[in-house]
Amino acid sequence: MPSLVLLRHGQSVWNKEDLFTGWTEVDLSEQGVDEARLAGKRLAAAKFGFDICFTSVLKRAIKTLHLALEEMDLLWLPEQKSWRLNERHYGALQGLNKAETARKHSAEQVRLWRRSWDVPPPPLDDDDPRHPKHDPRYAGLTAAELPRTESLKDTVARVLPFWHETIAPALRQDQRVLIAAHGNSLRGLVKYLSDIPDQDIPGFELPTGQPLVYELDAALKPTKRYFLDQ
Ligand SMILES: O=C(O)[C@@H](CO)OP(=O)(O)O
Repeated sequence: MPSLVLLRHGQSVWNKEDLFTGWTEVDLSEQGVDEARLAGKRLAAAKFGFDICFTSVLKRAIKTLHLALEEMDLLWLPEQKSWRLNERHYGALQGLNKAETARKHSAEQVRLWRRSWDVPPPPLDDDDPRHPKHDPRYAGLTAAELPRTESLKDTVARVLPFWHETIAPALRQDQRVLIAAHGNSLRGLVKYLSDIPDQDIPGFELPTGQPLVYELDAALKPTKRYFLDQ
């Protein structure tokens, strides 16, 4: 049966400082490094094997993947990076403190920006230096693909083509898949795989560094989903 494990990166420096991160390139904190290593140890202890890995183009996810693979002695595995697995783009909120933003705009407004299905945060201006068009790693994207902000719904819309075109075919070939990515890109994937209704997705949280295991049937429908937490 196809086997899939989703791993949110370990705590980042900006998670620790409670800053909106999105597509900002930030490193793992010391705790994040430990969480990533522990995830690999748990997967190894539970005898998980993998044939192929996928990650984003952001170093907190890439490093998490590598630290976990190192613990499993699987650093040699093939891996593919895609911007489509990036964190949800947080628009003009990127770099702001979450608690301060709630004080300024109300807790309810921030809850909507953070967890609603289809309310995007305020967009970046076109000439904002944080706009992804300035970053060479996104040079191959069309203007329409470059986000200035994203709701969770927008995030799912750009994750799913990569799922359908690249990850699902690997699973259908019986490859055991590990995806190291981000809180919201993975929440979006979980919503799709587990068919979680729009109104229920705000209640689903993915802790940092905790592997989420999917057992899938031949049609890639989930038969079981659980966190590997010991
Ligand atoms: O800041 C972010 O990019 C994300 C993930 O850390 O935050 P949140 O959980 O608030 O969506």
